[in-house]
Amino acid sequence: MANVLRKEQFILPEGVIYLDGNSLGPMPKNVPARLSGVMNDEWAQMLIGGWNKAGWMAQPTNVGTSIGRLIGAAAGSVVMGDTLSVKVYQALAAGVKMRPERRVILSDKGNFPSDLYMAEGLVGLLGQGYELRTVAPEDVATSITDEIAVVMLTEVDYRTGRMHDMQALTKLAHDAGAVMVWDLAHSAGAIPVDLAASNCEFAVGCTYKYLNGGPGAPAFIYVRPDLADTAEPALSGWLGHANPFDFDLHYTPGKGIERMRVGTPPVLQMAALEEAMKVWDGVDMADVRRASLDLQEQFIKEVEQAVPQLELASPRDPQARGSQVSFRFEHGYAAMQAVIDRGVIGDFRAPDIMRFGFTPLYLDAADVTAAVAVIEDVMTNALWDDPKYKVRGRVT
Ligand SMILES: Cc1ncc(COP(=O)(O)O)c(C=O)c1O
Ligand SMILES: Nc1c(O)cccc1C(=O)C[C@H](N)C(=O)O
Repeated sequence: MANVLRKEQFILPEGVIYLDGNSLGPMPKNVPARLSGVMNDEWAQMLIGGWNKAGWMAQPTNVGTSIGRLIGAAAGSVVMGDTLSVKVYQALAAGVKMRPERRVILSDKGNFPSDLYMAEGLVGLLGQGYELRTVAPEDVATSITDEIAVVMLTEVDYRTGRMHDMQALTKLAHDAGAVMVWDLAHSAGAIPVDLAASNCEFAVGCTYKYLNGGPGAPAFIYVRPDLADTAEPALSGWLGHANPFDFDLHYTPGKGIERMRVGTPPVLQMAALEEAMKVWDGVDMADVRRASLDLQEQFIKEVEQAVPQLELASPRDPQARGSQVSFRFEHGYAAMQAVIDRGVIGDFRAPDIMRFGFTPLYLDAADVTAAVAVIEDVMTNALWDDPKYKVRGRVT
């Protein structure tokens, strides 16, 4: 097993153990110099010429290809842009168009709310009996019927880390004649993903979590290569047009994955992400997975030994878990604030989930032990039981 630890490539503040890279990854050290270069050498000096000379226009597909390597997507089948919520909408809309005789989008009640909101917005717009149907995560498999146009699932549950079986559910969707959309927000850079093997039609994901692209980093969308020239883009912006600079009055979708572009790419954010992707050079996701599970198993064992009042909310079976571990505690919000105050950064998800992300590129076994010592101190000495930790002021 190759060692994937490369802490020296990240900026990690002194005295902090960062267990929240599943929400916002830390900054790779090489990013500021790259951004400074893009600003001072490209934007400042090249002005509008940067679109051609600095290759800004080609970034969305170039960066998409570097992400594709981590998620089993062929070069040229992934493009960057917009936010994940927008990419969810795009994938869903294109999927629904592929099954015009069907009216139901199926998802699960554990899905990230924005995915469900986007689906609600889409079915509201479509009218004509379109419906978003949500079921318990464990009931998804038996709910895939021949009424379903699109199955939309997030592979790794944002609260508990519970994983759906991508290959099996995609097959069930296809057997029932449905289109499959996977949200890889908590998968890309966290666990091995093989989109090509899954055969799903669409996948989307964000890049500010495990891919360390920075706050507001652009999202990605994958379209199965055999569909890329026929998928209909509902968000028909000019940069998805076949010839944007012809300024035609009518939309003609671009070639292949290019049609999933919408408008002007966020060049600075894209440059930060492109630079951040370099920390993955030579990294094999199978090694990341093994290292992540080692850290998670150590964490669960040490927490359960030290703090029996915390109840594991994540699957105990490591193979059923993504790259995070969550514990339930009635006063989880206050407890997490007390833990953060002592330098261990995790987060809280209502109603009672204390969530910790494991990112073996910059976390090791000593970090886990040190984090557990802080959690033990907070819990055994009830340090959370302090009015200052009970005011629900944080946005994250
Ligand atoms: C599974 C999932 N889907 C969608 C989103 C929303 O992403 P964005 O804010 O980039 O639109 C998130 C995270 O915020 C997420 O975890
Ligand atoms: N995207 C976020 C943001 O803009 C602010 C705060 C948090 C986020 C997140 O990504 C939350 C994350 N999707 C989650 O799993 O809870």
